[in-house]
Amino acid sequence: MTDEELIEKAKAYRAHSYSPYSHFPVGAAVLAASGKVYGGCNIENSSYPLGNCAERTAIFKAVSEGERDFTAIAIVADTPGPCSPCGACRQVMAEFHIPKVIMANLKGEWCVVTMDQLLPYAFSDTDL
Ligand SMILES: O=c1ccn([C@H]2C[C@H](O)[C@@H](CO)O2)c(=O)[nH]1
Ligand SMILES: [Zn+2]
Repeated sequence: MTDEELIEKAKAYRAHSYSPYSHFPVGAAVLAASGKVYGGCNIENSSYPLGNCAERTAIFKAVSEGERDFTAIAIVADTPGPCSPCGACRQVMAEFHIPKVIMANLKGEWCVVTMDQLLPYAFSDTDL
């Protein structure tokens, strides 16, 4: 699976976004070491804080299917530059040591960053 293919998967999941409040659809796709891809979208709620981001939807779907090892995650939204994940999603990505984060937008711009770049000095199980 190439980076571009994972971005395309994320785009397809973005179409399922439930975002009537922000009108900001986001899609994500996480590639597991098993080779399977799990996608997600943001899912909002009239009680705003209950909304879930696309990245966490995808990761939680994968983990609930028994996946623990991941190769990469792609995120896509209609942003001016590549879509950057929020802090909560960065912490969840760090928990599962997702090594490669592909940030993309609908204009075809994308870039790859590491977890260390996204969340330096992350809190982790080694701090407990
Ligand atoms: O990386 C991001 C950034 C934002 N959102 C969602 C949360 C909310 O539903 C909407 C606006 O912030 O976009 C994501 O899913 N992922
Ligand atoms: Zn998030």
